[in-house]
Amino acid sequence: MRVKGELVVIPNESQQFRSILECNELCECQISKCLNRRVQYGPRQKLEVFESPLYKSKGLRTTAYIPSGAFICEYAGELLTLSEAQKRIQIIDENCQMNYILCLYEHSKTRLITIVDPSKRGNIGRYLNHSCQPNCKILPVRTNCPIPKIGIFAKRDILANEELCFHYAGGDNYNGMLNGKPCLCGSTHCNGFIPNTQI
Ligand SMILES: C[S@@+](CC[C@H](N)C(=O)[O-])C[C@H]1O[C@@H](n2cnc3c(N)ncnc32)[C@H](O)[C@@H]1O
Repeated sequence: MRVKGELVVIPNESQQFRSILECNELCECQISKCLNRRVQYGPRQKLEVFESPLYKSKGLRTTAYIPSGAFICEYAGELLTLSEAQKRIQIIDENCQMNYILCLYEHSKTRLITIVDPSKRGNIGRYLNHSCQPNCKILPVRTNCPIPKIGIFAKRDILANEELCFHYAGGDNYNGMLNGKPCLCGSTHCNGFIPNTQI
């Protein structure tokens, strides 16, 4: 669906998308007319890393309106094995560092896990802070590969200059727990602590 010329991936919050499979080089669709390719073309424009007064650290904001359902950017980084992620999380905890490691869970029974760490190599997705009442959500997106990309999408219409944030344990795909670090999101639904992904 297009909203003001923009391809909107998740048209309606009531539709609970669990993952997205985009058209790719194996499809016979006409690329110029295909409405099922967005994440593969990269992040949207007019995103800005800034010093967030709310979170007292860096954050990501938009300098232009974003319609609900639109793709924002990927949460891109190094792909980790479970044991490497556990090692890195231990070091992060011991040194009280910021934690950029995101674990994406799919299929709760088989527990397909994708673990991404953008702390050394990554993109602007790493600057999204956690909110207990976020304006973005994350979804697994497959383009040309069975390993999903972690796509960040607008959960509602977002106005220019709003900070972008998602729930670190958000949605059905994540198995979150509170990690004891106080949450600064300031929302009326704040749980008091940042959720962390259990691995
Ligand atoms: C993925 S990074 C987000 C970007 C980070 N603010 C920076 O300056 O690079 C995650 C880290 O940001 C901080 N953070 C994110 N959300 C937060 C929140 N709701 N409350 C307090 N700190 C938060 C925590 O230190 C967390 O480990």
